[in-house]
Formats: sequence, structure tokens, C-alpha cells
Amino acid sequence: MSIELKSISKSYRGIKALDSINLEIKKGEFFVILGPSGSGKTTLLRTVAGLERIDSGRILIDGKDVTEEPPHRRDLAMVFQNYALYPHKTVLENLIMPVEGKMNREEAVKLAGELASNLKIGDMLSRYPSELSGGQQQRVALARALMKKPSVFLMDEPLSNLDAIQRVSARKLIRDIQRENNITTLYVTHDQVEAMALADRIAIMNTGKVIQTGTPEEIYSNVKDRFVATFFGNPPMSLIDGSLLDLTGKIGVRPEDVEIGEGNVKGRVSDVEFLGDRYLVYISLGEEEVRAFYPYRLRGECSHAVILFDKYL
Ligand SMILES: Nc1ncnc2c1ncn2[C@@H]1O[C@H](COP(=O)(O)OP(=O)(O)OP(=O)(O)O)[C@@H](O)[C@H]1O
Repeated sequence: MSIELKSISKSYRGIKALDSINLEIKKGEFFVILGPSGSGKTTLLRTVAGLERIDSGRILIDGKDVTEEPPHRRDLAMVFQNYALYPHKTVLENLIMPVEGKMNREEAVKLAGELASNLKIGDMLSRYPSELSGGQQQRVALARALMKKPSVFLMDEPLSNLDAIQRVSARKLIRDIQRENNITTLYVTHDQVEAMALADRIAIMNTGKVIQTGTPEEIYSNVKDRFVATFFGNPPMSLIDGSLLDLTGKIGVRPEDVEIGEGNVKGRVSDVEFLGDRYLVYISLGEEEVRAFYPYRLRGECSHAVILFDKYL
């Protein structure tokens, strides 16, 4: 199913949480809403779900105006940050509930077992939610949404309580099920790595507005403004005001665009972070700071680096 948001706005006590949002999500697309805390992502998702009324605008699902329809009349499955599991039901019962009456019990139990084992909660099927950690509960909530194979998935930070390794495997599971079943997905996160890994297209939000929309590659190679530059990419761009920026006419520089070596700009290494396969070097240029990748640890005697903005000068 496709989703169209036409000029939707919503305020809470005069504060605009959503400010004239226009988006078109195609059938089968994995669409990620990326933005910092408070930018309006959750509000946007809740309005699509029908949990929040909008002040103005229209919401169309598959061309049908659902603006006034209640949540249960929009064929959607939701996974939210606070995974509302039924406390008096076991994990297994929580998982099969959404498909009761739609699938026979034997089939449902089999599917629940498969999803649970994929999400490493296979040996917890007889436990109650209160006997699980936050991350385990989140995986139960995720498995429950995946059981339904709905036409539309709405997901709000569904991996926020998982550790780094679980996150990567859960990410793959979501993507695989979404692709296999061609499920239109609207996925909210503030994590750019997650956004880039999952998205067909991304909309970047700030203060209730969509700032830029595109594929991860399109946004990365052509950031629209300073906000996107400092928010997108891992690590994001360094902003340089003054002569260097004037010289290049660019919004900012990426760590991979900066070379440490012979050149005409003197900087001082102010900090170094180990990333595993390389180092991220922070270089002060007077008042300003840029970041660069470097294969070796810069030590005391190298604390003055000469940097070359290879792609810009
Ligand atoms: N029920 C509410 N009552 C009043 N203001 C609200 C309510 N819900 C959200 N807001 C405000 O609307 C704005 C957008 O909030 P929203 O939760 O959509 O942001 P978000 O991008 O999802 O943030 P986070 O990543 O922190 O969850 C914020 O300024 C928030 O304070």
C-alpha cells in the first residue's frame, strides 16, 4: 500500500510538532524518518497510525482518504519504543494473538517459534513479559509485528534497547521480512547508521519540518543545508566558516575529504578516537574544528598536523 501525507500539520499548545509535511511513500518502500529528539518523528508516525488527530492536511493510504479513520480501520502493524506486551500472557501467547482466527494454531505456533529463534528469544516462549529484559521485550514486540505480515509497518525506534550485535541481526531480519513480503514500511529513528542501512529513501526532519528527502546516497553526496550536514553521515560533516568555506563554496567537509600530510593549512590534533580499522582525528584550525580519518595513532610529536583538504583546494 502507498501512503501519502498532504500538507499535514499538528500543534501542541501552540507549538508546531508537524509543520506542513508532504511525503509520498511508495508501495513496498522502506522509508525512514530520521531526525533529532523532538523533531516530530513520533508524532508523524502516530498520525499515520491514527493515534493522533491532525489539525490540517490529509492522509491517504492506497489513494483512500483515511484522515478520519480510527487505527483499526487502517491495515497497519506498529512497533513502538514502549512495546505494549500483554503482561498476563506468555511470550508465545503474545506472539500468536495478532494472528488468532487468521491462521490455524499449529501454523501460528510454528511461525512464532521460527521468528523467536531468529530473534534469539526462542527459549523464552513460556515466560511472562515481566521476566524479560528490556531488549528481550523489544524483540518480542518486534516478532509480534512480524507475525502479522501487514500491508504497512510503522516502527518507532524498534531496536533502541538492543545491544550493537543484536541490532545488526534484528535490522537484517526486519529488512528480509519487509522485502520478502513487499511491506510498505515507515520507520522512525534518530540513528543515521540505522537509517542508511535500512532505507530505500530517507526524510530528514527538524523542528516539525521535512528538510531533505532522498536515497541515502543522494543525501550523502548532496546535503542541502548546514543542519543536514551536521546530522547526516557517520561521523557527520565538519562545518568550516570563514575563508576555507568561502574558498570551496561547500557546506562542509567530510572526514574522508581531509588528508593529513603536506599542505598549506596548519592544524593541531585535539583528540583521537579509535574506530577499529582506523582513527578519527579531531583537528583544531584556530576557532574551528574538522575531523579526518587516519590509519595510525597520532602521538605527541605529531600533535601539529598539516592538513590538506584534498578535494577542496
Ligand atoms: N502529547 C504531547 N503534548 C505536548 N507536546 C508534545 C506531545 N507529544 C509531543 N510533543 C512535542 O512535540 C514535539 C515533537 O515531539 P515528537 O515526540 O514527535 O519528537 P521525536 O522526534 O519523536 O522525538 P524523540 O526522538 O525524542 O522521540 C516536541 O517538541 C514535543 O515536546
